[in-house]
Amino acid sequence: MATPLVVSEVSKSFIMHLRDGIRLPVVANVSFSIAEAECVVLGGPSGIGKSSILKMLYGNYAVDTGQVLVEHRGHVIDIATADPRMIMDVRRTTVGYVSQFLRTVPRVAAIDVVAEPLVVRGTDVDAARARAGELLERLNLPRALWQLPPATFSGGEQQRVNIARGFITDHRILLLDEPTASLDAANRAVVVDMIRQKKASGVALLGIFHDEEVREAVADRILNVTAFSPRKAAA
Ligand SMILES: Nc1ncnc2c1ncn2[C@@H]1O[C@H](COP(=O)(O)OP(=O)(O)OP(=O)(O)O)[C@@H](O)[C@H]1O
Repeated sequence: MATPLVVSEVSKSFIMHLRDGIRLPVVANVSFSIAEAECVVLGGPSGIGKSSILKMLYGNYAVDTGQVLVEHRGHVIDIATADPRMIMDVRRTTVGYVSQFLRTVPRVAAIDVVAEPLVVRGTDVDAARARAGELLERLNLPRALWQLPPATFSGGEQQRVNIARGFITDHRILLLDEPTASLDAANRAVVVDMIRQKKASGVALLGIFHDEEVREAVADRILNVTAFSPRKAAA
């Protein structure tokens, strides 16, 4: 499969079990693909289903119908039907995800939070820390914070640790859920550069960016999720 990510006819409803099983259709017939070295941005108003699409692609939300095809270790895998162990393996090597918030681990230093994805993949700890340091430096995280656990960091500092952790690996597909939401202009510009660098190395990126400047700077294509809204189709 030459295209790293193909989404075909994906539909999703939420069933509200505590509300008499009310069914809330969120998206229907979502179809698109992302090429190597392409950055696609999901657009459309709040609540239209952008995050839900990203979460389905990462295997966090179940897919009701349709396929999410990724090339993983030379095989085409359908995330929609893959078993949890396969999804974990896909996350380790093929599909990365950078969310808006860092899930802090108690007592682990920021530098090790960033280095961990490389260590898990077998990189030597010192080499992984060195790479983590380069990223934290680039993202202007003060050195004095590197050895501290990020639990007490500011929102923007935590977000930069999170970005460094998400960008340290070489996943072929990277999902970005508002990674720049709490950053100042200088650090947003760093992240834009980092995204461009990923693109240049062939990574396929799919992101949500509410900041218009960032969106314009990184997007090759904006996909308006309104087109996949069942509510709109019914209106
Ligand atoms: N786990 C869930 N359970 C029930 N409903 C949900 C769940 N997650 C999302 N929804 C609903 O699905 C719809 C789409 O939400 P989603 O977060 O995907 O939108 P969005 O386009 O990313 O919005 P925003 O731009 O405000 O972040 C919303 O109506 C939301 O309430």
